[in-house]
This record gives sequence, structure tokens and C-alpha cells, in this order.
Amino acid sequence: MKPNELNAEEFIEQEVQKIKEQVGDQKVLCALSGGVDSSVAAALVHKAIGDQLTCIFVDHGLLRKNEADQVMEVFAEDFHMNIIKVDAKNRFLSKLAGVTDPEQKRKIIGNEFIYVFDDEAAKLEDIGFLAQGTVYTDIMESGTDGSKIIKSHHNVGGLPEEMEFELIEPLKTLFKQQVRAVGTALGIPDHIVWRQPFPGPGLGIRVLGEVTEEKLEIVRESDAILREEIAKAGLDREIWQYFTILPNIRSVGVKDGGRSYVHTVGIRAVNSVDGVTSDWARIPWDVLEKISSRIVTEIEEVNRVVYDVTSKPPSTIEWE
Ligand SMILES: Nc1ncnc2c1ncn2[C@@H]1O[C@H](COP(=O)(O)OP(=O)(O)OP(=O)(O)O)[C@@H](O)[C@H]1O
Repeated sequence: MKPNELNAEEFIEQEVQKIKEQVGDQKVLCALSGGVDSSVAAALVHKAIGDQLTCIFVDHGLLRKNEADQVMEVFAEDFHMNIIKVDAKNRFLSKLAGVTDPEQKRKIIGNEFIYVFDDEAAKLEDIGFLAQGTVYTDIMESGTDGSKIIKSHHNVGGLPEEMEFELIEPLKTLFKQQVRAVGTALGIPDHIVWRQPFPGPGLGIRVLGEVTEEKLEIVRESDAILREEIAKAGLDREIWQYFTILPNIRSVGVKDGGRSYVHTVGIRAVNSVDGVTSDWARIPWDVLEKISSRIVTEIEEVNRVVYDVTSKPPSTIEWE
């Protein structure tokens, strides 16, 4: 199917029918991240089989500002889905304490996700199916039609082997654009359907070096300011991905009439078609000025803002 050839309503009707036939009266589990793919997959499966679906949403403490609340508001309150929200912040942060190597951080986060998911899934009985938001590009990337619950960038092998479910992957023939159209037709709000790509390890890899609660808070707040101003400037659907990072550098500045020696925040904004290559986005100076001045005014522990003007390659979109 080509990216634009999709009648979302028809697609939904057909898939709902297929899912009903496949599942019968059995139970289905879904790992819901609040990202586009798993959200649309969960909503579609929910439309087909309602309460036979249970979602597990892991709050690893590395989410963006208000993200966990928004996911619960949309799917638990508005859609009335069965969602188990696991508050695993302490588990993740204690495992990450003292760890500075990026690869090791990714591995720890990926593994911990599996353990948390496994612990929760083990409490549920008679689950026959696992619904996943596999999309067409995932299949192309991996070259197989296999499990995608944790992609390779999480650096883990996937679900524990003893978990044997039949897979439901209703989006696997769709491109991202079509997934968004299906999401909108299912009534999922724009802030989820148009969510920018967000890495599985979350803010854990946007705080460079050791991850602490204090540093996460700086990146969370500065990222919220950035997103707010980009939206106000009407650029939120134009720029492919934009976020702040905390490079873990302190520098000298003047704040409140005195010397300060606090953090620098980096702004990363890129345009890309597929994430494989990217160019840095030319955010207008006046918008950057507003973002920068709000960050240093509203966040006490920051006195400097820098803008990343590198393309991929040679740099990557994320800093770790
Ligand atoms: N915090 C989380 N809670 C529950 N499930 C998660 C979480 N993070 C990731 N997952 C699961 O792992 C899958 C792959 O995660 P990844 O970060 O690669 O997202 P993705 O391919 O962009 O998909 P999505 O758009 O659903 O986030 C997700 O689709 C989801 O099923």
C-alpha cells in the first residue's frame, strides 16, 4: 500500500473484524508507551475486543513533562481501557545511579523494562495474545516479521523467552502517515497522533553522563519550554524532531547580580525523512531567543543555552 492510499475507516473496520476472529474470547496484552505506534495499535485492538485487552504502561521516570498523566488521561479516562500503570521510577533510577557510559545506560534501561514488564505480565492470567505497534518500516528495517516490542536500539533481545504469545500486529502494512490517519479516525488526540519520535530510553539518554533526578528535572522543564514555544510559533508539525539535552557542563555566568556556575542546556532540532540522515532545523532567531531567555529565566540551575548546528552524519540526532 502506498503512503497515501488508505481509507482509514475501511481499514479500521476490516482490522476490527480480523482481530475479533483471531482473538475470540481470549485475552490480549499490549505494552503501551504513549508513542504513536503502540497507542494506535492499542486503540484499534480495544475497539475490537474492549475489556479483553489489558495494557501495561511503564513509567520509568524518564518521560517528558506531564507525559504519563496525558497517556492515562487519554487511554484510561477517555477510552476506558484497562491500563496498568507501573510506577517504576525508583527501580530505574537506582539501577542508573553512578552509570555514565551511554551504551551501558541504554542496556540497563532496556533490561529493566523487560523485568518490569515481565513482573506485571506474570500477575495476569490466561493471556493468549500480544498486540504490538509494528509498522511497515519496522519490518523493512529488521528484515523479518518478528517481535518488535523492544527494538534493537534498546539493546536487548526482546521479551523473555518463556513468554509465548501469539502476536497481533494490525499496523504492520502501514507507513507512519497512515498510522496517524488511523489514529485520528479512532479519535486519538493530536498530541499523541502527532507526537514526535521519542527514544525508548527516554530522557535517560538526554541527560549526558550520570542520570539524576535533579538533572532529569532540568531537561524536562527546558524541553517543555522548547515544545511550548515551537508550538506557539506554529512550527510543531514542520520540524521533524526537537528537544533539549543536558550536556553535563557547568559554566560561569551572571545571575541575579552575582556569579553563577550552573548548567548549560542544548537545543537539538532536526529535519529528516526517515531518521537515517538529518539536517539541523533553521529555527528563526526570534523564536530561539524567546526559548533561550525563558530557559535561563525559569530554570534556576541553567545560565547558558546552546544550539546544535550539526547534521547527521557525522553526528546522530540524539547525543547519546
Ligand atoms: N514506557 C513504556 N511502557 C510500555 N511499553 C513501552 C514503553 N516504552 C516502549 N514500550 C513498548 O516497546 C515498543 C517499542 O518501543 P520504541 O521506543 O522502539 O517505540 P516505537 O517503535 O517508536 O513505538 P511507539 O510509537 O509505540 O513508542 C513500543 O511500541 C511499546 O510497545
